[in-house]
Amino acid sequence: ERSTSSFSYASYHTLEEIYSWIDNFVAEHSDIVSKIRIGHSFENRSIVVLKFSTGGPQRRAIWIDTGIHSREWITHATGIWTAKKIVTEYGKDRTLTDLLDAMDIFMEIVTNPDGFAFTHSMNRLWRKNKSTRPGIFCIGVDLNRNWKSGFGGNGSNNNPCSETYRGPSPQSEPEVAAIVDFITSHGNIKALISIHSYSQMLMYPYGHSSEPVPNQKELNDLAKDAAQALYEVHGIQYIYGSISTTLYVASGITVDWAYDNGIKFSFTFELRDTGRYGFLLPASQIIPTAQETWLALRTIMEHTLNH
Ligand SMILES: CS(=N)(=N)C[C@@H](Cc1ccccc1)C(=O)O
Ligand SMILES: [Zn+2]
Repeated sequence: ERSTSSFSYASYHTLEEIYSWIDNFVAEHSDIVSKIRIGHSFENRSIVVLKFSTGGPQRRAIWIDTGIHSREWITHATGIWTAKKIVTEYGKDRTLTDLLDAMDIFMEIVTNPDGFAFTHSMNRLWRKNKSTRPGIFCIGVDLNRNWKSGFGGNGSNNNPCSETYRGPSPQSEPEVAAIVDFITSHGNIKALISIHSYSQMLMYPYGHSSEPVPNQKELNDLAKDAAQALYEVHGIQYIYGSISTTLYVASGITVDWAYDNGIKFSFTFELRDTGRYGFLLPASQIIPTAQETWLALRTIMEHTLNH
């Protein structure tokens, strides 16, 4: 259909429905939103990014990605709701308006389109992308282990059949290379937020080592404030801290690469829940999850604007 007015933000959607929503959404908000194709997936699906901008070229910007792990459906749904929230709040919410009057926001909703399509067609719990290589008899690379920073370290696996298979080399996967190329050439990204599910955690680098980052205190205080803002909406408790000390060691991850490439405000979310439904979070929790996550995102974005 030609309009987003019939789109249910309280439901999960297929890849085609999301791509169609993106086109309608951009058409309906062309004054502030545009669509950028940053590359293509292994199975040749377009990789697209929403750009929210009210002004000139190459402004300082914030990057948000959802769906890098395809089974984490709550993250795409939260991304869609958040995109709508941004255009709704511009001109109303003081913080968001100040932010967009000075910075841009880039949002990649379907970061792993091949895997996402597969969760609808064949395997709801598919995590990786769908790449194949001669002589390798298992499919897919974990796109959250394929980044250059710490690549090949503990907390990633060299076995192609593993769910945390790192791939043959850093950025070997087109889905990762597209983001690296975009962020590197943009050159003015000041914050990166990579959204996963589930566990209810808000974390920051490093994942590949327990060594604290230089601005660890600042990131910890910001994570604390963001988790508190989230809690005040529906009483959902998040734990926060560095990835390696709060969760486990993981190498070749998005936020470590971002941090090591100068993006000093890099965070990763693990959205609802803590395991009752896990990846199969009921659609009834989409809007409550997105509402509370928005307060945390806005806290991080506000800090980025002012520091
Ligand atoms: C359940 S899960 N796969 N989202 C957990 C996710 C944790 C993590 C997120 C960001 C950086 C490092 C580690 C992962 O292992 O990739
Ligand atoms: Zn994940």
